[in-house]
Amino acid sequence: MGATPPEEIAKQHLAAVSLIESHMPCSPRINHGAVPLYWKTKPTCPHLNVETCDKDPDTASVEVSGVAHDSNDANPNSPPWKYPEWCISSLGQVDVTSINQDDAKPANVTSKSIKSTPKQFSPTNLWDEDNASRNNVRITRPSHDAWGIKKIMLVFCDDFLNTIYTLPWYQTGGLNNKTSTKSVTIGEKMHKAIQPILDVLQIQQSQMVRCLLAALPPGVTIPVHHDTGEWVKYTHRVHVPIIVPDPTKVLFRCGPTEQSMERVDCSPGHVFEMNNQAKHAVTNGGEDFRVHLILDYVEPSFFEMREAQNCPVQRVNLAPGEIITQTRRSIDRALEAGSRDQPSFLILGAQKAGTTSLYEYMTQHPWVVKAKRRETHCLDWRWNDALKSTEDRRAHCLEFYHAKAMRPYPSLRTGDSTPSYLLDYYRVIPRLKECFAHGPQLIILVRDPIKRAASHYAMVTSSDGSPEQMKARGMEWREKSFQEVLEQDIKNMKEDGLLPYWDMESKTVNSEIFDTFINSREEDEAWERYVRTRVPLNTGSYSPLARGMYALQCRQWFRSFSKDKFLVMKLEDMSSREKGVQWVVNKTMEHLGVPQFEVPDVDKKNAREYVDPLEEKEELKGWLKRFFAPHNERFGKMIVEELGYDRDDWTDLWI
Ligand SMILES: Nc1ncnc2c1ncn2[C@@H]1O[C@H](COP(=O)(O)OS(=O)(=O)O)[C@@H](OP(=O)(O)O)[C@H]1O
Repeated sequence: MGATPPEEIAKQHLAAVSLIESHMPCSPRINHGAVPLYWKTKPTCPHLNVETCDKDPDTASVEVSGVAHDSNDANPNSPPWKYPEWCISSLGQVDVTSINQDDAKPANVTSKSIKSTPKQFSPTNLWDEDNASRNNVRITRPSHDAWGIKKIMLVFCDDFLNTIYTLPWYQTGGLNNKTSTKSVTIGEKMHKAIQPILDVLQIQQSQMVRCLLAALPPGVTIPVHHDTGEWVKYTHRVHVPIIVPDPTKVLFRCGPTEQSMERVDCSPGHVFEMNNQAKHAVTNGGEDFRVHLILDYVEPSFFEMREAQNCPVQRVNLAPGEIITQTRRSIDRALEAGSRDQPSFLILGAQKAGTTSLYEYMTQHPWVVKAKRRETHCLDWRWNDALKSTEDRRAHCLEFYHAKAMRPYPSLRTGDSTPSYLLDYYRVIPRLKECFAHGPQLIILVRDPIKRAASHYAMVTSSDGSPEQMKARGMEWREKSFQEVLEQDIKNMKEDGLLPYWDMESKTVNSEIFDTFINSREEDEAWERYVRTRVPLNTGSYSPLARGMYALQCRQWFRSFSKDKFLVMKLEDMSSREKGVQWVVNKTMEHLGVPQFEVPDVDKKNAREYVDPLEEKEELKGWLKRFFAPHNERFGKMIVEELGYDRDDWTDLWI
């Protein structure tokens, strides 16, 4: 909920009170069934004008669970194009007296108990925050707390629905509270009281991801807002009024726009679902607290989807009094502090293959925290040779991340993107193994090696950037043409014995020699010779061709870490119509085991305007193509055979 200015809230409160006084009618109870989740994937109508929303036959498609639904699809199950004309569905009526009647007292939910602010700790009053802190778990909700809303939390989840926490007062079996006189726990009573609601909804307990009793103080208005976050897209929000001393004094409204919000009948026991991504507001104009049971549930397919995304939903029973640490989007158990070693991931390269973009996209996820600098280089030129013990070296490397501050939040990840690591394997791999023995996830992006080289040349010879950046890029290529720097690299590789199959005169590959030479010991030795002698530590102006020989670079990495550590993708996927940035980021989140999210900013990063150095250079283009063709083929084959990736995606690369 965004922060609405106090004057605006006061204004809305007055308007709401006058609607209550004018006896604004409740809309009729109509059972539309569950709110379709595709109505929740897009924010509420942006124009605050229901006319526009309803009449615009928007051709845009909406996406649920990764499946695009086209508005023109003839399938009757396809969502309609227009914004929903209803946001409330009355699902039934249940008897809620077993939650609030004194004789059953499962939660001791009486208005009196909420209102009383006990001077002493009250073990029988579940609204008593002190009691909740000791015998349940106190989960703060900054917006609720600001409104003075009291609550009894039963089931909760983080904003990404990664973990569902069952709180002690909803656990069954075993004694989980000190108020239980017979052997029936609060949890068992709560289950019994809530089951009829689940029966109306026709859902299983296991589908419930949040459940709480919320008491809204008298005279309070929660202003018009709509809920946001990934969880909203996958959940059905259900309200059941439990204690409403005078329903005519409560104004609960919901609708596609602020102007079109309809009033909901808040008589006790009315089970209704609301689209919480639509606009809604509530005013308690009565003189007593108003208690609702608020429940969010997911559809069974949600759990399957998360399994498929390598991010299965976790279920945790919290212990009484357990400490929870929260950030805006994450929830962690204090007892798990420090359980995640950082960094969680490293983008290894390749240089000029979209590494900056990927890093920026990833770190828009609320659980992925940027390192202190994007390219830490802590394993290459910022490595400190003076440090002799592993402990000191690790501590030095960790200085480049916010690892210490992240200790209480093991659900968060951090990492960096240092694209020189891919080529500089012989220095980086042993250091990585020594300092980050827990094994970060490794990400490699590749790009058409000819375009990669052109982008590399454009960067090194460009005159934009700070003096520090210019120095880091190196000055060596400034006086040289693209062709000259490429020829120099070929010459270096030839001298090091790496290209016995390349004829310098005809500029062609002898495929027979290529086939016998690749993957031989001689090739390994020649490659090592080249990387050790031709790859300087702190300048960008080297290896314009070698950096595009992906198989040779990846081979060293694949030999050193288990294959499941790697995610390899193409820059071209980011701009392809079928895949695109969101696809690339989804894959990356899957690799990290982090719930997927919609990337807000998908703009290209680190893009540069430059004249293509291959423009009108047909001969140069020709030999570059001949040079890279067998390397690309070799690389694609390796990715298919060693990582098991889809052959169709990795055959005929960059032809
Ligand atoms: N989303 C998307 N789609 C297509 N292309 C993209 C995208 N994001 C980045 N890019 C291009 O990637 C190039 C920059 O790569 P890096 O960030 O890895 O460069 S660096 O090594 O960090 O300097 C740079 O290429 P050039 O513009 O040719 O230089 C970017 O334009």
